[in-house]
Amino acid sequence: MFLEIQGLKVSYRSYAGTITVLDDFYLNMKEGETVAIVGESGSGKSTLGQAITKLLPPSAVMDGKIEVSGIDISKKSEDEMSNIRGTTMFMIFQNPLNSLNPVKTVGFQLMEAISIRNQRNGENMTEEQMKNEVVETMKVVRLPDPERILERYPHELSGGQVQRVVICMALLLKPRLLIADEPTTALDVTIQAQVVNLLKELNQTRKMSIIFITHDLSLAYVLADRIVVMYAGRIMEDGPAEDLIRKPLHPYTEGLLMSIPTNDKNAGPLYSIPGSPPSFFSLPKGCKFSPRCRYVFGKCETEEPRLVNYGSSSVRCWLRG
Ligand SMILES: Nc1ncnc2c1ncn2[C@@H]1O[C@H](COP(=O)(O)OP(=O)(O)OP(=O)(O)O)[C@@H](O)[C@H]1O
Repeated sequence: MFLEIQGLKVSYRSYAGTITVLDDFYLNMKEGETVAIVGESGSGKSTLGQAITKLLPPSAVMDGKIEVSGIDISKKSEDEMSNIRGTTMFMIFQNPLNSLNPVKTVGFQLMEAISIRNQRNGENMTEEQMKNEVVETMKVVRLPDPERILERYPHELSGGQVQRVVICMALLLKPRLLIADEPTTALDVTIQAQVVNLLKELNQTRKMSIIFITHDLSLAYVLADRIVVMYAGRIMEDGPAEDLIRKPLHPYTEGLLMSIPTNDKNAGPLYSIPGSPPSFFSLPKGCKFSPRCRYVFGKCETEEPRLVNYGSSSVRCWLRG
């Protein structure tokens, strides 16, 4: 397996107490696979990305095993991790400006990315060859007028341009795993579609494995081979994208699907899942989704179901045994 996560648990300590925002999390990913992690705000998606890249804040306590390409990241020092982060994996943050240095020009940072790759792979490129590749890659991500953008500082670019610069950086580094945390939230809809198509292309042409973190189930479906639906820090359902959309196994997935607007004029009012996600300070006792579930029955409120295999999917729901 290319990425193996077993029994991952992450808690944050604060003056108000400790909250466990990821619990009993398992994920196996093959090289070249695209997995979307879907969930509402606060379900623990970004925490997962930060745990994989070992970028959790000091207040976080992590337990469980994460192996990327056979490397157990818990055993790696910060120096080793910063090397792994630029090579084996790369994370695009929710705010792409966080991935760039505000006091260095875009050109400097993209040239730095390609020289890191050169060093890693023992490539012997001249300055001119590197510059040409940077400019070509900027065209791939459809950044207009590369020469002008190379001289700019990140804050001088639009949100869409910053996001493309970060994706361009990922392309130049050629990591084996790209973790993209809501990379399209700050973008308008047409640009969103372009970025998603670009990621799809990268996955297909460069065999780059992608973890795509989003709250948008439709975007997840467009991009991913597999979708993992999270709720209150737990996996509720994990399955092939097509199966999960056509035949959802978990009532939460079903609710998310029913909440997507359709263009059917005869459709009734748009459904929304009643209630709101629980606070991590007072999680319900049994199934964490039970207070909002339309199929809830006795056991759901007292005992938390385990994630069990169900055909080629897995699901955490008493309805599925
Ligand atoms: N550094 C931190 N200290 C304490 N609590 C935190 C910290 N970072 C995140 N949390 C809490 O952990 C929970 C999960 O947050 P996380 O950002 O992983 O969720 P998310 O699904 O990515 O949400 P969003 O889509 O809004 O970013 C939230 O309740 C959040 O308030």
